[in-house]
Amino acid sequence: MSEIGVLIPAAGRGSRMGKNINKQFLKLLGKPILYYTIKSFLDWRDDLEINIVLASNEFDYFKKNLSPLFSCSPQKLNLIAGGNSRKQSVNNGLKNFSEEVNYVIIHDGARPMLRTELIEKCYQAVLKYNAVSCGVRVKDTIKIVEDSFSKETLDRNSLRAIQTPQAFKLDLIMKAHKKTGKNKALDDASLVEEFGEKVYIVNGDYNNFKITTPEDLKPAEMILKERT
Ligand SMILES: Nc1ccn([C@@H]2O[C@H](COP(=O)(O)OP(=O)(O)OP(=O)(O)O)[C@@H](O)[C@H]2O)c(=O)n1
Ligand SMILES: C[C@](O)(CO)[C@H](O)COP(=O)(O)O
Repeated sequence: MSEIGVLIPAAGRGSRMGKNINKQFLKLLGKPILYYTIKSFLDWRDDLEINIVLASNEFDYFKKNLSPLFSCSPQKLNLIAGGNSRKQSVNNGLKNFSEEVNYVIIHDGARPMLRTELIEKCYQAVLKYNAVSCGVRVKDTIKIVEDSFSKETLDRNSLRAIQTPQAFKLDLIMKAHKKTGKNKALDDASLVEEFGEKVYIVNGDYNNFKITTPEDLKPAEMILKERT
C-alpha cells in the first residue's frame, strides 16, 4: 500500500461532446481516452492506490474493455461509483481510500495527455504546500461580457486557466469537501480556497487540456501520436 492516492473522476456524461457513450471511452489512436489517463499514473510510480470513479453501469464496460489493456493486476484499479456532479464523484472517491493514504492527486479522466513530469511536480509541491493545482497562463485577452457587450477586461497577468492534476493532503481535501461548495460545480482547489486555506499553483501544460467538445479530439490524437 502507498501513502499516495490517485483519484480519477470519470463518471461524467460528456454532454458537450454530444456522443452516445461516455466521452472517456471514445478512442484516440485506437485506445480509450481513459486508458491514457490511467497509464500516465502507472508509468509514474507503481506503489499508488488508484480509485477510478465511474458511473456504476459502466463498471462492466471498464472491466471488459480497459482492464485487459494494463499489465497490472485489475485489483490495483479500484472502481468506485460516481455521483450526479463532479464534486459528488470526487467525494465518493475520497471516502474509499485506505488509512495509509496521506496525499491524494485528483485528475480528470478526460485529460489523457498528462505527463509524468507534471504529476511529479504536483507531488513535490503538495509535500510542501498541502494544496496544489496546475494552471497555465491564458493566451487570449479575457473580458467579462454582459448582454453581449464587453463590461470589463481582466488583467491577464494574474489569470490562470486551471487544470488538473490537483494534489492535496487527504484530510484537508476531505474537510473542504464536507464543509464547502454546496450546489456549485467547482474544481477541488476552489473548495480548499472556500475553506480558507491557500492553494499553490504550479505551471501546468498547454497540452494537458480537457477533452470536452468534438474539436478537442484531433489535436489530442496528434499530441499522443508524437509521443509514440
Ligand atoms: N458527475 C460527474 C461529472 C463529471 N465527472 C468527471 O469530471 C471530469 C471533468 O468533467 P467534464 O469535462 O465537465 O466532464 P463531463 O461532466 O462528462 O462533461 P459535460 O459537462 O460536457 O457533460 C471528467 O473526467 C468527468 O468524467 C465525474 O466524475 N462525475
Ligand atoms: C477541474 C477542472 O478540470 C479544472 O479545469 C474543471 O473545472 C472540470 O470541468 P467542469 O466543466 O468544471 O466540470
